[in-house]
Amino acid sequence: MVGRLRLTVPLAAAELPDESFRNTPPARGSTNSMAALPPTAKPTDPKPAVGGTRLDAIARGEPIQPVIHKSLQGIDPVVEVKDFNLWYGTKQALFDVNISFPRGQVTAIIGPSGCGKSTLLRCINRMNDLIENVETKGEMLINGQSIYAPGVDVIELRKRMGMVFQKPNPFPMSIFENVVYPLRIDGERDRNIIREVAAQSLRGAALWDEVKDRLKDSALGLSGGQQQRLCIARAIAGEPDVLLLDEPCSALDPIATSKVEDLIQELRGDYSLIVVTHNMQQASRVSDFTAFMYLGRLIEYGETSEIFTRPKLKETESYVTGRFG
Ligand SMILES: Nc1ncnc2c1ncn2[C@@H]1O[C@H](COP(=O)(O)OP(=O)(O)OP(=O)(O)O)[C@@H](O)[C@H]1O
Repeated sequence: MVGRLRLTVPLAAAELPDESFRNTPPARGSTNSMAALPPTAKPTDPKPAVGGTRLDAIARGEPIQPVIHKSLQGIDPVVEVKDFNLWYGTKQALFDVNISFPRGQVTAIIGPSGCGKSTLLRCINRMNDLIENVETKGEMLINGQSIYAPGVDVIELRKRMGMVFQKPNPFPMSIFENVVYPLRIDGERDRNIIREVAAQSLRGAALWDEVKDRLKDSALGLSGGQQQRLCIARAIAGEPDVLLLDEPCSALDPIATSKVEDLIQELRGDYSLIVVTHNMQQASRVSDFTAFMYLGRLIEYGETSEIFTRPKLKETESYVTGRFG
C-alpha cells in the first residue's frame, strides 16, 4: 500500500553532454516529451527573440521557448504535459506548456501570482472541468495514458491522483473515517484491510502518534497542521499515482508548516509529488526539481539546486532572488 512507488530516474541523464537545451514540442503520439528531444541538442543562447527581457517579450505576446535543464532529459515521467493551452472564456491562462514531472520526486511550481500555477495543477486531475467556459487544447498523460482523451472516466482518473488544497478540508466525520474514505467509496469491506490502511496512511503522514488514541474523534477538532496532514493521509490512502499539493502550507503556522514540509520530503521516493508554492524557501527546501512560470508560460525548469543557485536565465534569477513578483 504505502510505499509502492520507487524512484526510477535513469542515471544516464547525468552523463549527457550539454548544459541545457530548448524544450521543443514533442512529436505527436510520443509518450515521453523528453524522449522527443534530440539527444545531441546544442545549448542555445537563452536570449529573447526580440529586444528587452524575455518577460517583456512574453508581455508583448511573443512565443518564448522555455529552458529545460539537461538533468530532466531521460527522466521517467509520471505526468507529461504536451503543448497544453487553457482559456477561461476568452482569457488565455496557459500557453503551449510542455513539462514532464518525474516519478518518485518532488517538483515545485513557482511563479508570480496569476502566472497559472494552480491552473496547471488543477488541469492534471481535470478539476477545471468543473469551471464553466473553460477550454483546453493539448495533451496530458498520466503513466502514459491520456487524461483528456474522449471517453476517459474522470472519476476513475481522479482516484489516481491525491489533491491537497491551501486550506485543510477534512470531512465532518471521525479521523478514522476521513482517512479510509477512499476505501469506502471504492467499496472495500474487509475490516482488517481498512484498519491496516488507516494506520499505514496515518504513519505515512506522520500523524499516527498524535491521533492513534483518538481515531473516533471528529477530524474538525484537530489543529490546522494536523488537519492538513490528515488530508495528506487521506490522499495517500487512495494509493495515488501522483499527489498534487496546491500551496499546502499557506494557511499553516511555521511549526505546522515545518511538519508538512518534512512530510513532503519523507513521501518522496514512494510518491510523486507536484507542489505549487509562493514560498521560495519552501520550494528550495522540499523539492528536487523546480519549474518557474510567468504569465501562463513555462520559463525555466531544472533541478531545484540549479534553479536557485545557478539559473540559466536572468529572469529566473530575478524572481528567485525576490527582485520581482
Ligand atoms: N475560475 C477562473 N475564471 C477566470 N479566470 C481565472 C479563474 N481561475 C484563475 N483565473 C485566471 O487565470 C490566471 C491564472 O490563475 P491561477 O490561479 O492559475 O494563477 P496562480 O499562479 O496559481 O496564482 P496565485 O499564486 O495567485 O494562486 C489568472 O489571471 C487568474 O485570474
